[in-house]
Amino acid sequence: MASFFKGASSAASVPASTASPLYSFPAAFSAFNVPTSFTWLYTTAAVLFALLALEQSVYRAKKGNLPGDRWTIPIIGKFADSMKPTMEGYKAQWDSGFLSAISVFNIFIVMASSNEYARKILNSPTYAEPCLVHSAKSILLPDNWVFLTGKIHVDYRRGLANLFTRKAIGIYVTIQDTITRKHFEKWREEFGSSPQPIMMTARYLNMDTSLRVFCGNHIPEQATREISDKYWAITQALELVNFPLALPGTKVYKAIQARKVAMYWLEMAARNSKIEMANGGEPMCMLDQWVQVLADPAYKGRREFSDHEMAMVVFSFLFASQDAMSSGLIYGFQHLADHPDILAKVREEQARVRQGNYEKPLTIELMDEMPYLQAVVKESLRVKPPVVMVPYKSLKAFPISADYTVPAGSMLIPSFYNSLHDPAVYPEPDAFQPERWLDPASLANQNPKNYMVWGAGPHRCIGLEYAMMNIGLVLGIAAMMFDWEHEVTPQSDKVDIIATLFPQDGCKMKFTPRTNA
Ligand code: HEM
Repeated sequence: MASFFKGASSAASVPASTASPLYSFPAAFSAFNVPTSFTWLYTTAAVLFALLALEQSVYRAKKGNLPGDRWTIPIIGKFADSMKPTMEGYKAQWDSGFLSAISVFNIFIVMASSNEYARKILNSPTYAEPCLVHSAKSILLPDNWVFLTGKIHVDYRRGLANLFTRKAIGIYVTIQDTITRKHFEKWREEFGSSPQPIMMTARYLNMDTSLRVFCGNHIPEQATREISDKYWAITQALELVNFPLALPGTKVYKAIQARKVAMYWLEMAARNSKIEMANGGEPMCMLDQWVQVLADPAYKGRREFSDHEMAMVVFSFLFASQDAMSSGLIYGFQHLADHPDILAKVREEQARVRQGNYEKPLTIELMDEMPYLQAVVKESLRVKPPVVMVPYKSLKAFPISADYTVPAGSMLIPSFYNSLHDPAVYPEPDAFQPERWLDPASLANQNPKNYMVWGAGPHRCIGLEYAMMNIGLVLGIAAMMFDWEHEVTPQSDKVDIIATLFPQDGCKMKFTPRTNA
C-alpha cells in the first residue's frame, strides 16, 4: 500500500510534465532520439499513472471524513475481501463507524451500521433504492418486478400482497404440514444412526415446501428435485460484487443456466394453474390463489399476467426466500438443540395446544395459540439474522448526516446486525432468550424499530408472515416427532456467509423418533 502511495503521488505530477514543452526532458527522451515504440510505452505509462492517480483522488474525495482505508487498492479495491466475506471482517467494518467507506472495482460503497442510518437508507426512496447484488439482474432477468421502483413498485407489490393474506397463508400451512411430515419420514433414516450435517437436507425440505406452496401439483416431483439441486449455483453467485462478465465457467453463468431450468418448470406451472382454475378448480397453491384473484370481476388490479411474468414473480420469491429460509431453519434447529430447556417448553406448548393429537395437521388458528414457538422463531432470527445487510444505491447526492453526503451513484449497504444485537435493546445480545418476546413491556418489544430481520420501508420483506409460519411449523413438528442431538464441533459457532449465514459445520444433527409421535 505504501509503495503504491508513492507511485500515485509521482503519477499525479505526470500530466503537468507532459504539458511542458518536450525540450524540458533530457535529450535522451526526446521524440527525435528514441524509437516510436519507446514513446508509446512512455505515453501509455503516463496515461496509466494518471488514471491510477485519478482513481485515488476520486475515492478520497467521495470518502470525505468517513472511516475507511485512506487509499484503495488499484482497480480491484477490496474485491478479495468480498470474495470470502467473514463475520469478523464485517464486524470490524461496522465497528469502524456508524458510516464507513470501501471501494470494490471502483464501486464506491458506504456501509451503515447504526439503526438510525440503516433505517434512513431504507426509508428514503427518493434518495436510495435497492440494487440487489451485482449478479441479480442477470439471474432474475432485468424485467423482473423486483427491479421496479417508486409508485410502479408500490402498485405492483399491492397486487402481490393478495398472495400473503391470512386466508392465503391458511391454504399454505396445510401444504407445509404435509411436505414437512413427508420429509421427516426420510429424516428418520438419514439422521437416525449418527449426527449428519442438515445443511443440504434442510435446503431441500425448504425448496420442496416453497415449490409446492407456490405451484402445488402443477409441476412434477422430478422438477422440485432438479430445481433444488441446480439452485445451489444461484446461491453461490450471490456475492456482493461478482466477476463482471458472465463468461462460461463463471458463477453467474452457472446461475443463469440454473434459472433457465427453474423458469421452464415455473412457466409450465402458471399455464397449468390457469387451465385448472378456468375449469372450476379449487385454489390449492399460491398460483391458483393468484389466478382466482385476477379472475374476480370486482378486483381492481385486474390485468393479464403472462405465464412468463407469473413465473418471474414466483422465481423472485424463490430467490428471496431459499437461502434466507434455509438459514433460518438450520439456526432454529441449532439454537433449540443447544437449549434443551427451551426445546422442552416448545414440546410442552405443542402437547397443550394439540391436546395429544400429534397427527393433526397444523392450522393457522393452532399456530396462533403457540406464542412460545413464535417467540423462539423470532429470537432465533434475531440472534442469527439470515440477511445481515442489503445493497442499495444512491440515486442522487444523499445528505445522510449533518457532515456527510453520499455521492450520487454510490452503493449503500445498511446493516441489520448491530440493530439486532444492540445491548441497550437486547441485554446479553448474543444469548438465545425467547422469553424477551413474551413480556409486552420488555425492551425488545418496546423497541420494534430495532428488529430489522425483515428490513424496513417500501421493500420490507413481503413474505415475513409466511416465513415465520413455516419455520415455526417445521420446528414444532420436529420437536414432537423426534428427540434431537446436536454434535457441537469447533465450527458450530463459526459462521459461513453463503449469501446468508450458516454454521460452518452444516449443523450436525441426529433425530430419534419419540414415543409419543
Ligand atoms: C427467514 C426468511 C426471510 C428473511 C430473513 C427475509 C428477509 C428479507 C429482507 C431483509 C428483505 C429486504 C428488505 C428491504 O430492502 O428493506 C426482503 C425482501 C423481500 N423478501 Fe424476504 N425474507 C425471508 C423470506 C421470504 C419469503 C418466504 C419470501 C416469499 C415467499 C420473501 C420475499 C421477499 C421479497 C419479494 C422481497 C423484496 C420486496 C420488495 O422489494 O418489495 N422473503 N426479505
